[in-house]
Amino acid sequence: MEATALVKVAVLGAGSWGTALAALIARHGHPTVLWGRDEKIIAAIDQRHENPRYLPGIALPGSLRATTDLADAMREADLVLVVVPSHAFAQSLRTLAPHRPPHAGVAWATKGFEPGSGRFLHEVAEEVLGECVPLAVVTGPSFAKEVAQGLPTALTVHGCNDDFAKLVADVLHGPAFRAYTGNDMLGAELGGAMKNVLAVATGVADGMQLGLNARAGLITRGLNEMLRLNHAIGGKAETLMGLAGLGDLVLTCTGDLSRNRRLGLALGRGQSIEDAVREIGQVVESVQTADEVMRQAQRHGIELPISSAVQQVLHGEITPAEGLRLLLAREQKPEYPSGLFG
Ligand SMILES: NC(=O)C1=CN([C@@H]2O[C@H](COP(=O)(O)OP(=O)(O)OC[C@H]3O[C@@H](n4cnc5c(N)ncnc54)[C@H](OP(=O)(O)O)[C@@H]3O)[C@@H](O)[C@H]2O)C=CC1
Ligand SMILES: O=C(CO)COP(=O)(O)O
Repeated sequence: MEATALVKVAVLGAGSWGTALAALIARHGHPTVLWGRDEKIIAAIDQRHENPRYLPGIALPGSLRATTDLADAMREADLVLVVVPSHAFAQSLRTLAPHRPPHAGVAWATKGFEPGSGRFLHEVAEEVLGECVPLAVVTGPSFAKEVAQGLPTALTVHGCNDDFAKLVADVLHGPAFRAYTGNDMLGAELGGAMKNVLAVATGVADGMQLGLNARAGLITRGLNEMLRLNHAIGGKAETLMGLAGLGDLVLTCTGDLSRNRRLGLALGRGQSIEDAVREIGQVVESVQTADEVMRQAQRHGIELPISSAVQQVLHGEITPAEGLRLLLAREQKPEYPSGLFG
């Protein structure tokens, strides 16, 4: 087997996912520095090898360095991996840009769109960093806690530059971690964003105790919504049938580690969105992503009934029970009126 050369990696964002990915890469022997803005958390990672806020009780590798100094984290980096929430993505890129070594490509594991504009994150990255910087998105079914615990995981890296996507996949790939590659950033980003909205829908249904049939129906019709919007924006269908789409949809719609599913569960049980988000205490991307998915759908003239119901429930415009009634009252029709994307 060909050995991967050592790659110096700067991971930006010390939440659960940034910490888990930094730990994975450091365990693979690559010199890895994790940047975060919270001095206490960063000191604990650097000195005690634990992230007490986001991954309590999980031992991080001693070789993983952590710092609050962005210039220090990025010095001589070959690869920059951005793992901040989508609302902080554009600003984080602007802040990192002056520190990026000229040869270093930029990848991200953020899921969502730019809030307000609905732009895809690779569009934001191209605008902020310029078109010559190699870019890639890391996505797929991957709960941070399980990755940090070393449990087997598969995900995918999509980039417009094959060599860079392969480099990112190589540092992630290891004995318990399979990293695939692809070149469809549109489809990969759409899948990672939309599954969060659909996870709220299945969470709501489970919170209302609507049963396993309802959950399977929502997942399948949710996949259909993903495929139709993906087709309209020019993504590849196979991306959505793989890890970036179906894989992550199934994980997030069924796994209670999902914050988006847990938000749905709470709403379905009658809790308010404010209380639910506060209790979860971590990033819940669907809250903003639902608006941006519907913005994309309107732009392309596509109807997405489940995503639309989630958006309305999240805004308090309808109750979960009203959302259910709306979906069940829809006109009967063929499952595929005009092919897989119709
Ligand atoms: N957790 C998971 O299993 C997975 C998450 N993702 C995606 O990764 C992204 C990050 O999520 P995740 O790590 O889980 O979130 P967490 O809630 O675990 O952590 C959020 C992190 O982002 C930091 N942060 C928040 N706002 C800013 C800002 N304005 N500038 C810089 N840093 C900021 C927080 O810092 P502070 O503590 O100082 O507030 C914290 O370190 C999301 O897009 C998520 O969808 C993707 C796959 C798996
Ligand atoms: O993206 C994830 C798993 O792939 C994490 O999902 P949540 O953000 O819903 O926890």
